[in-house]
Amino acid sequence: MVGDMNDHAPALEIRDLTRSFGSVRALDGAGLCARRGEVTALLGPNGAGKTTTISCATGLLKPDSGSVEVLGEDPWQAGADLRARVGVMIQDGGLASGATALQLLHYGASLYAYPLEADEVAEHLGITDFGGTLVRRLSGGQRQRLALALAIIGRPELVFLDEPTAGMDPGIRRTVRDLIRALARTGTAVVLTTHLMDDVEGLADQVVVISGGRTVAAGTVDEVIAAHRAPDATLTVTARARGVAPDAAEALSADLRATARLHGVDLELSTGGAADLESVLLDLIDEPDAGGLAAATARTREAR
Ligand SMILES: Nc1ncnc2c1ncn2[C@@H]1O[C@H](COP(=O)(O)OP(=O)(O)OP(=O)(O)O)[C@@H](O)[C@H]1O
Repeated sequence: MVGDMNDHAPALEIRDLTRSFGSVRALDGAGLCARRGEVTALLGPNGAGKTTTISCATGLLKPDSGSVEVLGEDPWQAGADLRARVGVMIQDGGLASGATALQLLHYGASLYAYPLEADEVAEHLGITDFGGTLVRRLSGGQRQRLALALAIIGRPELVFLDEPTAGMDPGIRRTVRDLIRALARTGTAVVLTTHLMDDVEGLADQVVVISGGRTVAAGTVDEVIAAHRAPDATLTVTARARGVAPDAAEALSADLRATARLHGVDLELSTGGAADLESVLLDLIDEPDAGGLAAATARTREAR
C-alpha cells in the first residue's frame, strides 16, 4: 500500500534489548531486523520474549537497555506522525467496546489521512457478516479479524501482527495469509509472531528465533535449517524405497547399517523426512549454547 515494492530497506532495527520484570529477565540481548516488503516471523516458545520485544518496538514498554529504530526513528522521541505509520495487532488487544464491529472499523479509518476503504476491508475479511454485532459479543476468531483490519486500515509502512491467524477457521486463515502476502508485496514491512509452522513456511521471508530473551537464530527458513543442520562430518543419505514389506524394510535397514559399519560409520536410519523448521526450533530452544548459533546465522545474514 505504501512504498516501493523493490525497497527492502530496514523498517525495524532492534539491537541488544534487555528488559526485566522484577526478577524475571524477559529480554536478555534480543535483536532483529525487519525489512520493507518482507514478512518477518518472530518465533519461540511460550515466554521466550516475543511479545515483550514487540511491546518495546511499538513504544508500549520501555526497554532497560538496547536500541530500537522504527522507520528510522526512535519510538520514544518520535511523535504521533510515526505512530500513524505503524500498525499494531495485539492479542485480545483492547477491543472491548459497546460499538459494533463496522462502527469501530469506520472509526479506526477516520483516524488516518489516507485509510483503506473500510467497507472493502470488512468485505475481504468477512467482517461484513457480523458487522452489526457489538464488539464485546464477537467470537475469538471474529475479534481477531477485526483487530487485523484495524491494524492495517491506516496503510501502515510497518505492521506488527501478534499471532494473526490464531483461533481462525481454515478458510479465513487462508484469506488472512493472502492478505499478509499482499501487504508485503506492496512494500509494507510485516512483523508477525506465530506458533503455526504453516504460517511460517507459507509466509515468512525471514524468521527470527527468540529463546530465553535472546535471538538464537535469524535468516530465511532454509538458512536457519541449514545453519542448524550442518554439523561437520555428517553425511545425510535420503533414500526412498516404496512398496517395501515391513520385514524387508527391517532387513534392509540392518544390511545398510552393517555396510556403513564396514566404513567405520554409525548410520542413523529413520522413517522421517528431511529436516523441518519445527524440529529445528525444538532443538534450538533446548540448545545450551544457542549464542554461538546466533552469531553464525548473523554472519550468514551479514554476508547476504
Ligand atoms: N507485565 C509482566 N510482568 C511480569 N512478567 C512479565 C510481564 N510480561 C511478560 N513477563 C514475563 O516475561 C517473559 C517473556 O514474556 P513474553 O510475553 O514476552 O513471551 P512470549 O514469547 O510472547 O510468549 P507467548 O508465546 O506465550 O505469547 C515471561 O517469563 C513472562 O512471564
